[in-house]
Parts: sequence; structure tokens; C-alpha cells
Amino acid sequence: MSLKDRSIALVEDDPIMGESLVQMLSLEGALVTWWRSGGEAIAASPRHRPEAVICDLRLPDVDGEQVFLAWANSEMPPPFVFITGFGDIDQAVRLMKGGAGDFLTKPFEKDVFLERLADLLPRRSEFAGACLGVSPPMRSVQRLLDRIAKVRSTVLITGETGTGKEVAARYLHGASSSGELPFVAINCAAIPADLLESELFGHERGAFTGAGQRHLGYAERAGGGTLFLDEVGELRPELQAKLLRLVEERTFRRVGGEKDLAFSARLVAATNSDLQAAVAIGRFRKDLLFRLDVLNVAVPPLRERKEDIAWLLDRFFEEFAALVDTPLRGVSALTEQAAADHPWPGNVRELRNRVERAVALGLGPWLMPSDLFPEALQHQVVDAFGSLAEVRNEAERRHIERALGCASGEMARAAKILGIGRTTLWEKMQKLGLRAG
Ligand SMILES: Nc1ncnc2c1ncn2[C@@H]1O[C@H](COP(=O)(O)OP(=O)(O)OP(=O)(O)O)[C@@H](O)[C@H]1O
Repeated sequence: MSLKDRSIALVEDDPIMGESLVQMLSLEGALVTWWRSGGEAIAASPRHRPEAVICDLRLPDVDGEQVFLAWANSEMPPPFVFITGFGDIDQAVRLMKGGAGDFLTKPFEKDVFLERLADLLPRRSEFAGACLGVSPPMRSVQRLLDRIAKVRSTVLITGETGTGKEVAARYLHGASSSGELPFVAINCAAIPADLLESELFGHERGAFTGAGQRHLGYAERAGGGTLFLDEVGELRPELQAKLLRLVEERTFRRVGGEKDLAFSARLVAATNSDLQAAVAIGRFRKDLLFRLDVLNVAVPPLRERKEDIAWLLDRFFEEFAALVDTPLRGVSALTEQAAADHPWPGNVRELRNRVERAVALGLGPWLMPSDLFPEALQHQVVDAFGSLAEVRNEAERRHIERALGCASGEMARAAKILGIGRTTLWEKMQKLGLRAG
């Protein structure tokens, strides 16, 4: 697999080794960010989302393991390739068991290094096959994104926090013809306001104190791919003006630069705030909103698409159960019921976090409501108990609903998925008060 336009981070204190790796990767077309200390890499970890990190295990300030742990706690941790000396192999093996991607012992051959790195990079086309949900509202969001993927217009994705706006943006990117090009994400609220401009547009050497070398911003690194601006409503007025120029004229300038540079990526902005209201009180530019909101995709909150809850529960359960040695065999019907009744103020993110914790701590064999909602009082958990018949009916109802969802309401296909005859399915649906479609 080619490294062209893949964003790679390097954590290496040795200037000779660092230079040579940067050169080697750049020659392959990779977009490289080089941090010369572990501290620098840790400080940058919440903002930068490279597709892989190459990290020296022995760094002068903090251990490479600490750098790995800082990234491992992020939402989409990138794979790590550790560069180790002979004495560090035990530690490297332990890190691989903990989820790092690979390690190479110095000295290593260029071709071996590039091949092992390329193997670790996520395949971009995988995004295209992803499915955003089984509920009717999410299926229509997915259909809309499939249509938008065919054009290059700017997109505004709206929705409450944690609903999956970035997941939707990644899906759109993967489904586009530029899906092999970079997807560069930036959270406008997570970067200190005074750094944002140089992070977004880059800076020239000497543009300000500490700007020791030219730095390419996200707009430039996105190339012909997608630039995803999350929480765009948080941009300060000066940056709103610069973003307007980016969208209107499709050009930008690095901080301290004199040349206009062309912006060739598709811009996808996202917000969980009401931008119309922000315009009304003068906090957001009306002309910018007009330019961003060319195509609008509204991701509904999880409470408005309850069919996705059990589906996501299963997906996250499988994802986390595969990572640890757990006695848990699956999610109980009671837990599905309790999850369906929960309002999910933190949306999909909350669900994912709850499943992660439940899988880590659950004693099994089934993930129970108290694993998912440990804060609930004991008596509430007891109240959630129904008779066996109630629980069985509820589980059947949910399973049939999911099968119908997957079969787009077609009874014959749903019956096949469920492994029962059409008449049996029809009878069960009558009994449970379900309708197809
Ligand atoms: N359809 C989905 N399938 C699988 N995981 C999802 C889905 N939607 C959201 N998630 C997961 O939920 C979490 C939150 O998603 P994401 O970051 O896309 O939400 P967001 O709306 O962009 O949040 P914010 O407003 O806080 O930026 C992530 O861990 C993401 O992987």
C-alpha cells in the first residue's frame, strides 16, 4: 500500500535518525509531523490525529510508553510502530500486547520499515463499507451522504454532541472519489484560540516567536481530500473571516506568508450548537453560515432512533470484548431493554463509553443492566426485572425489528435472516404488535 498523502507522526529525539526517517517517509509522499521529545508529542496528542505514529521507545524526557498511553486514551488511537534497541524488546512485546501496532529493532532496513508501516495503516476504502445505523433516520442519513459523495460542495453536519457527526464525515469521505486522499480533522474548540490560525493555515519560519521552521496547516495537509472542522461555531470572529475566504475564494495564507495558496479539499463543518441563533446574537457570521450550509446533514440524537441502540450495543460489545480476556458472552435482553429506556444525553459516545467500562469490569456471563448503568440504585435494577415471558417477548420483538430494519422491511428477507418461515414471522409480528416497513 502506498504512503502517499498518509499523515504520519514521528517522535524521535535523535536529529540524524529523525531527519533520515522524515526524508524517507516524505519521499514516499507521506505527510510527516516530527516531534523531537515525548513531551511535545503528548501535548499535541488531543489535537493531532495522524494515521500512524512512529515512536522511539527511549526518549530523553518521557518514555515512549507514556506517549503511547496518552494516545491510546484518545477516541481513535492510531497504530504505533516503536523503534527499539536490543535491550528493549521485552517492553516492546508488552506494548504490542497492549495494542501498539509493531516494533522494529535498530538498525532496520528501509524497505522492511516502509512495508511494516504500510501494513498498519487503516485501509481508507474500509470507510465506504461502513454502515451508520439500522434505524430509518440513520439509513436516510447514509443515503443522503452517498448522494453528497458524488459532488464536492461544502457540507454542514449538525447534531447533538456524540451523535456521530465525525463518523458521518468519515463515511462521506470514504464514499467519495477522493476517499484515498487525506481526511484531516480539527476540533475548533479543543485548540487554544491563539494557536488555531497557525494549526489551520500553517505558518512560515519566523512568523512568530517559536516558529523555528515552516509548518503546514490542516488546510494544506488535507490536499485534495476532506478538511473536517468540528465545532465550527467556536471560531473567533477573525478566523471566521479567514474561513469565509477559504470557502469563497478557495485560497488561504500561512501565518507570516505572503503568497495565497490554493485550497483543494472538500470542507465539511460540524456543529452541535444552533448557528442560526449564534447569527442572531452576532456571534457567528451570517455570510459564513450561508457558505457552509450548502448541503445540510442532520444527525438525529440516539433517543430518536431507538432501533440503533441494540445494534450499537452489539457492535461495541464485540469490539471491546475482542480486546480483553472477558468472561462475558453477550448482552442480556434486560440490558437491551434498559438501554432502550435510557435517554442517552451523551448519545453514541455515552453508549460506547458505557459498553467499554461494562466489558472491562463485567463479571459475566451476560452483560447486565447494572454493568451498563452502575450508578442506578439497586432497587431500580430490581424494578427492571420482568417475568421470563416479558423478557423473551421483548428480546424477540427487538430482534425481529432489527431483522426487518436490515431487510428494509421485506418480510421474506427478514424471515430468512431470522431462520424462520414467513408465516411464523407474520404470526409473531401480529402477537407482538409489529408492522413491516
Ligand atoms: N454510527 C456509529 N457507529 C459506530 N460508532 C459510532 C457511530 N456514531 C458515533 N460513534 C462513536 O461515538 C463516538 C462519538 O462520535 P463522533 O465523534 O463522530 O460524534 P460527534 O457528533 O462528532 O461528537 P462531538 O459533537 O462531541 O464532536 C465515537 O467514539 C464514535 O466512534
